[in-house]
Amino acid sequence: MPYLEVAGDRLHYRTDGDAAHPCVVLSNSLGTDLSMWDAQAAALAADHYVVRYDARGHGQSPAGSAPVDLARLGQDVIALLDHLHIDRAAFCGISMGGMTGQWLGIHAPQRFTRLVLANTAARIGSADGWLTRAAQVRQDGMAAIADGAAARWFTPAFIEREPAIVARLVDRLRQQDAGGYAACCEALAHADLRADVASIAVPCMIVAGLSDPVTTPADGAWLQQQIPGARLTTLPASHISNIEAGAAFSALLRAYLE
Ligand SMILES: O=C(O)CC1=CCC(=O)O1
Repeated sequence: MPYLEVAGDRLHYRTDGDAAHPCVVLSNSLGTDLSMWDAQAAALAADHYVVRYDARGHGQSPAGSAPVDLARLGQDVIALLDHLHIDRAAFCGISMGGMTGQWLGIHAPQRFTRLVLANTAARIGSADGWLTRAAQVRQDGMAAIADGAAARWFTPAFIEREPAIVARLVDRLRQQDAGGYAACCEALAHADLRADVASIAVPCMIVAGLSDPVTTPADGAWLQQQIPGARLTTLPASHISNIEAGAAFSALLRAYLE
């Protein structure tokens, strides 16, 4: 699996498909890793160069020693594009990955052809909530929050229907490095793009999960109203909609990238 060095740290990534095809970068949510995109990578790789990476502090990408902020998460994507000699790409990020996408649309619009901002918001949760969660995992490890994850990520119906898929994601969360997870909670505590998203001039599709309790359909609608020309699509899913409504998500993404 390839890595690149960025800001003195290691970023783990994976590519699928032919580098001659249009590139799409996929960015994971808090507590997951690049494997969350397996279905979308499989659906896109015949005619796209699919680049996915473990967000800093996740999977095989360590958080590094410096505090993590949204700018660092965004600059990691630019470093990855530079490393792969890709001038412009489409970007699809979910939740924290969707916030990274907003940052990129604000600060590096020339590098992106389209943004797909899934299950995200310009401000997710509250600073207090994120700092409490960071302190909890730093003190007690990932087990302290892993048990509650499924209910934040999926609808009860999906949890009942697909226990193996849910268990795999929650197991990965349990194995996640607590320091890396906490560093990204701290980044989210300070991330607030509400005053800036109206400046995004990259074509955008916002995807909201109709049953998402974390980044609600109202959050998605607000983003759509703020970002000029953005379109909003909803899926019958909770927060991790690319897994809960995987086929519909992949079809949407394919259609939007055409
Ligand atoms: O709290 C969660 O696990 C859901 C979530 C919030 C931001 C993110 O990326 O995932």
